[in-house]
Amino acid sequence: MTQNKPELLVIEDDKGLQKQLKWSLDEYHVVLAEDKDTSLVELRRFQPKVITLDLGLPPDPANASVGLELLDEILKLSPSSKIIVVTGNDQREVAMKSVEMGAYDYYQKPIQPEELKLIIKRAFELASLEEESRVYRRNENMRFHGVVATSPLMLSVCQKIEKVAPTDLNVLLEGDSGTGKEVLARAIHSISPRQEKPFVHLNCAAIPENLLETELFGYDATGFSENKSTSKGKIEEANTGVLFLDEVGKMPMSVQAKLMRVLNDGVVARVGSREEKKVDIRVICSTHEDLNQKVQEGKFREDLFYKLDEINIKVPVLAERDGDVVLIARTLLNKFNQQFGRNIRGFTKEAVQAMEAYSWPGNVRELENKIKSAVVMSESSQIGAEELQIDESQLREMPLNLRQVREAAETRAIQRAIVLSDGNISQAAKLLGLTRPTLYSLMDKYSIHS
Ligand SMILES: Nc1ncnc2c1ncn2[C@@H]1O[C@H](COP(=O)(O)OP(=O)(O)OP(=O)(O)O)[C@@H](O)[C@H]1O
Repeated sequence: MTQNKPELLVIEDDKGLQKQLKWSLDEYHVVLAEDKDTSLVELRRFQPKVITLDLGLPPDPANASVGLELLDEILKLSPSSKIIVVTGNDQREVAMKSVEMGAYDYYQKPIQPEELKLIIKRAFELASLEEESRVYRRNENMRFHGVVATSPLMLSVCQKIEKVAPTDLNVLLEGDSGTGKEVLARAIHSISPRQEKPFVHLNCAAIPENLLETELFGYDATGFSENKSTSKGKIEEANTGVLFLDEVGKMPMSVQAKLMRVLNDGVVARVGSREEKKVDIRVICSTHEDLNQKVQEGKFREDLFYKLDEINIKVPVLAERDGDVVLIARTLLNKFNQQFGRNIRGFTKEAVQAMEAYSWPGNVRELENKIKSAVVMSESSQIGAEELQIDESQLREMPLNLRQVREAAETRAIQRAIVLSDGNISQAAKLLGLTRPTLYSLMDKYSIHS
């Protein structure tokens, strides 16, 4: 099967040498080209990791000028390919020049197949190492300050965050539980001018109503009680930084009124004290409820709602984020492999299909739990569908409109191919059985970014 062999582009004008090379390099899928034009066509088609380039090319094989011109073009078109220049044994200067231009190595004729094979093998190893580090960097880019995302929906959330982070506006993050609101709040903090200042988190739903007030504003019992204790509240702790109020919809009306004063006047008074301290905080809130609705029902102060909702960001559920499930799953797999000292290499095809078809009612938190448990429990080198314990009754229904079905399927397949080939469009096109231009036009049509 030639497809599984690494592709090697051999640019050679001499028919005898072509035969010899093809025969001796049989562990590679050798693609032959004998002049400049064919070489450029094959280069665009295969983007081979390694190329051998005999500089003696037509129309003037005795002279290296066409070969050097081609070398220059290849370096521009495919800078990551490793080029081994082949020269006559009296052309050392030309060989040195080509290395100076950017060729990986040179080899002087007559060709000794075993020696050349060794150089080619080393070139492939280096190309793979460099590719791994590029993939790593690309994955890092998809990790926007802790937010792993590739779907158009989440990328637009990340863009919004990049825009609002440098301002001092308050932000309200709305979205279902486990969609990553806290991760986004931390991302805002980490790229805002307050990044070196505190990020203080308070979950309004996790604290009994009567304690929330002291938790937030602190208390000072020195004036009226035997117990002379005092305590800083979260607002003072967050001074000069960011206060993240999780589940803000659960805040009682009395506490809402006090918070409104802090935000309007920039001062806080501890419970039990009249002394006011100046504070400067940026507030980021999150909620899974419809706060606007709560305002209509009189359960949330309208003035506070507008104060907190200076910027509104809706966080989509995981099931709507095409391409994110598999990407986040792979990131989590790496994380848990490290955490639990495992070495699981990936997911089976069935596992990927199951993850994509599942509706993820618990969003990223549920995905995280499933991957964690699969990493701990798995006995094999890949995680299978059954190890993810996906509830089959929660598989999503397909729409009946054929155009919708086709477009959704195409979008998913393209996003999946891009994720599986780590953003390499040529590879993704190959996986999909498309040409690169066709893939690009489909990506345009569905607004998919690599
Ligand atoms: N895009 C993401 N990339 C990587 N991890 C994520 C992402 N989104 C969420 N997570 C992880 O999923 C878990 C849940 O996220 P988070 O706590 O931010 O959700 P939430 O919307 O604030 O949930 P809740 O409303 O229940 O508090 C966390 O462990 C978080 O690290």
